[in-house]
Amino acid sequence: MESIGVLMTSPMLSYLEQELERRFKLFKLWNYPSFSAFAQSNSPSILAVVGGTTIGADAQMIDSLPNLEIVSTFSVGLDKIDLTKCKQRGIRVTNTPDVLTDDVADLAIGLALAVLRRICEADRFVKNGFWKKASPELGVKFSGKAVGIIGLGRIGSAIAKRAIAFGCPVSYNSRTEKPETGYKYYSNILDLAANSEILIVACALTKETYHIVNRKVIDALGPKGILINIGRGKHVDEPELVCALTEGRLAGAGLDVFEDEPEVPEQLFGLENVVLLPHVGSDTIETSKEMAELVIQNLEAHFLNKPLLSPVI
Ligand SMILES: O=CC(=O)O
Repeated sequence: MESIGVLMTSPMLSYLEQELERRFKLFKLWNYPSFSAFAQSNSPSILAVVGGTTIGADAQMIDSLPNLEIVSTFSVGLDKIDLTKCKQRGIRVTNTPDVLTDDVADLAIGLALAVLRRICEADRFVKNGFWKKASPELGVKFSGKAVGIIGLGRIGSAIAKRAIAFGCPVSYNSRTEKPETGYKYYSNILDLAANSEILIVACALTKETYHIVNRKVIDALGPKGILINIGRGKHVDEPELVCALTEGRLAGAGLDVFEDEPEVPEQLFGLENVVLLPHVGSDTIETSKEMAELVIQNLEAHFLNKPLLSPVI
């Protein structure tokens, strides 16, 4: 397989880079001034693209790679891949589901706890020596709060399971009702928000879920509500969120993702009721390695004409 050209779109994990380098002819897009500069001399060699959450495989990339056979993304999210184009061209697509579910669900709960119990603020309080002179602010209880989940797929369900363990009543909105779960279903996102104290975004980013959390949803969640986003930044109308947080129309937010990563609205930096993370939902040593293995095994299976491990297309 050493002669098969694989294009990695951005630095993701050095283990993945090394393993791809050992098996394939690896091209690293970030070593070229632009995609067009790369494509000009290398496009016919590329049979596979390994994308991620920053750069996937858009229409321009796919169109420029005449021999592309497979896109294997180092992510569960598929929003950076032009799936329609891949289907039209007969290009296979794989992602990394399941292996990251626990980590992302853990982080959603971690963010809720961090916002409500003021964990980051309290940490700074101790480290800055304020404990000797003052008392920290009181936090807000998490156990028992009404948790609303947007998207009850693998990750949403794992969050629900964890929330139930904290004694939180769980309700959800998703494309279809899942009566077997026993959680309360709201077909209308505004009703879900109005009946939740903590609203967690855990759905896939599609045309339908773009800005699913808009001003109306934020207002329905209300001034005591907390928004947690471990999905994609584009699920939330970010300027509206910033506005609601600065005006006190929302009590707080825990955000792992942003509309224009790594750009984060600076108005959020000074807010103690907001916890900001650099898109690290699945970033644990264990899970990153499992994701890398899945990317590699999918590529190997494809080039050996074996069934793909986690096919999307
Ligand atoms: O955001 C992370 C992923 O899609 O895997």
